[in-house]
Amino acid sequence: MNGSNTGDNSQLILALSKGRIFEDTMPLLEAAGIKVLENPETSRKLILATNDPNVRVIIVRASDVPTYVQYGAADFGVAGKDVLLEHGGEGLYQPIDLNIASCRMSVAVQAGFDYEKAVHQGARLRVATKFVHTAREHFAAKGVHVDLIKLYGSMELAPLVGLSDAIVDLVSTGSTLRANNLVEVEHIMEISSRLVVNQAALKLKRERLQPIIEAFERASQA
Ligand SMILES: Nc1ncnc2c1ncn2[C@@H]1O[C@H](COP(=O)(O)OP(=O)(O)OP(=O)(O)O)[C@@H](O)[C@H]1O
Ligand SMILES: O=P(O)(O)OC[C@H]1O[C@H](OP(=O)(O)OP(=O)(O)O)[C@H](O)[C@@H]1O
Repeated sequence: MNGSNTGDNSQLILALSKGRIFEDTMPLLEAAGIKVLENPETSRKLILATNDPNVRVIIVRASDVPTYVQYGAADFGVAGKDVLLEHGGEGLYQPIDLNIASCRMSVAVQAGFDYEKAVHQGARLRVATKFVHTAREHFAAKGVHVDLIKLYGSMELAPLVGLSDAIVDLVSTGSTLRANNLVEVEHIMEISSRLVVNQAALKLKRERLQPIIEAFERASQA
């Protein structure tokens, strides 16, 4: 199904995750004249009203945002490039980079681990990550053989307890790596969050969506 959530073309649903994406999206929504009336950090509600009776925000896991938008359960959403690369982007129109939740995706190892030697030796490198698709592509492009170990969080722990030789994870200040005696050995790509729009909704609800997309674009470039 690639339809939209309702037959009523005036109703819009925006999918956001709690935390940095919700917080960083609020000023963009306000630039479009939309104010969320509840705080997801204090409310247990998953559907939040806004000052516009035709716009509601749903709160989902960061990695689930593309799925809700792909199937039309949400008309649009905000998701990190990391999440979109893992999802594949099917059924999603990605009109703008919002320049929020910026960080980088990197390879890191325990301090003292000779990464260059390990990758040149040709032995299989054990890599723990949540981002298996991106990691597979990165190492394949370098011709490095890897055993990928899928994790859902706390990747930094994996090399410390011998689960992996390396991790592929997101880095911003570097303090999580430092706190766990890890060092960045390769920079894979810069990451930021994108606006994603359901392709069918873009056609059926263009009149409602277009001004919001334009306001987001102006505010994210300001
Ligand atoms: N330290 C960071 N600094 C800036 N942006 C980050 C950082 N860590 C992650 N991000 C970006 O913010 C997005 C949302 O991260 P968040 O921590 O809210 O979700 P998550 O816990 O990674 O996801 P999930 O709940 O699905 O496991 C990520 O997909 C990424 O694009
Ligand atoms: O370089 P730093 O500034 O330390 O940021 C990097 C950390 O940020 C992210 O975790 P997050 O804070 O989102 O925690 P979570 O994965 O538990 O959600 C990421 O997975 C790293 O662990």
